[in-house]
Amino acid sequence: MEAIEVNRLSKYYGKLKAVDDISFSIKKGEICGILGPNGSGKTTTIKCICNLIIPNSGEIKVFGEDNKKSTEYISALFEGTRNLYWKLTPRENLRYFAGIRGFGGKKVERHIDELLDRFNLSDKKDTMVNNLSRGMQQKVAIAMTLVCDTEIILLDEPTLGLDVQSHIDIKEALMDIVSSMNKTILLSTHDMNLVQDICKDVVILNKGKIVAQDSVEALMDMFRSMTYEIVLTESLSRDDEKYLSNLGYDFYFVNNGTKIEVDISEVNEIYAIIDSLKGKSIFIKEIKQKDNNFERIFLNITNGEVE
Ligand SMILES: Nc1ncnc2c1ncn2[C@@H]1O[C@H](COP(=O)(O)OP(=O)(O)OP(=O)(O)O)[C@@H](O)[C@H]1O
Repeated sequence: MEAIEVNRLSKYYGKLKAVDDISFSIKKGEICGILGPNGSGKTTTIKCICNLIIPNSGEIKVFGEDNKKSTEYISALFEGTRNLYWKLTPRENLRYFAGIRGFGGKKVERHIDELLDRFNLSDKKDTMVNNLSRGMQQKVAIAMTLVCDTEIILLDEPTLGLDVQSHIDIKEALMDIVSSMNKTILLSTHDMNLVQDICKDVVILNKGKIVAQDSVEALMDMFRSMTYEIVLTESLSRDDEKYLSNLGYDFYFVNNGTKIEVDISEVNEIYAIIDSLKGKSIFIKEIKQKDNNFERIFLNITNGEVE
């Protein structure tokens, strides 16, 4: 079942097409990344979905219903920790947030305790948020999107500006939510490692338009790197470099000529290259395929250099 369906959505600010005729959908229980360079329309899209912005055209459905009638299904986190009250404790923040959506009582108190425990915040539950570290504040802000137990969570840059440890903590907390709570999550981020680790699908925006939309796995496959690293036993001579350069491949000579990197389009080409090296008595110590990662794929797509 589709949890979110965005159909031909457009939002203009004056003449600027912040979101330009985009369509995508997310199935119940799935986590989808919405990615794109600065100003590509991610936040605007998320704000349209949770009805904070009225689009110029298009349609958004949440569990099959018009999103204006279905806001009770959605919790959202925008710009890090803005939804927090600094002079309240984590427990009071969560209680307040549940309260304004009409939830209260013993069941909610138990849920708050569970959430604080899940985010390793139990020993800080009565400390004013103002006195917590940035990572802890961020965790409270994410916990607030869970306290009403809505089916859909929209997270706009949940790891922005965090140090390495807080970043790991938040990533683990999100992975835990994904694996144990069966929520549908739309996550906007610039953090490609986070996307690679927790998202099933991604929508990539550029200048308000969708430039790629697929599963992370399919994109990784499509862009599987065909760059090989060949480590040599000795540095190449100038003559050898010249000879190799004339073979018609894209060679890069690195580490003072002791390593060659080459981009190939067919696996068979690597055998021809090995033969050519052998023919010149250039000996190979190690040969390996360079790792691909989602960051490189993202840059390829958003620069329009899709190979
Ligand atoms: N209230 C507004 N008034 C005018 N222009 C706006 C407004 N909000 C956003 N924009 C513009 O719309 C475009 C899309 O902005 P949006 O915040 O959706 O992008 P984003 O992908 O979330 O960017 P970032 O990664 O920097 O957060 C940008 O050019 C932005 O300047």
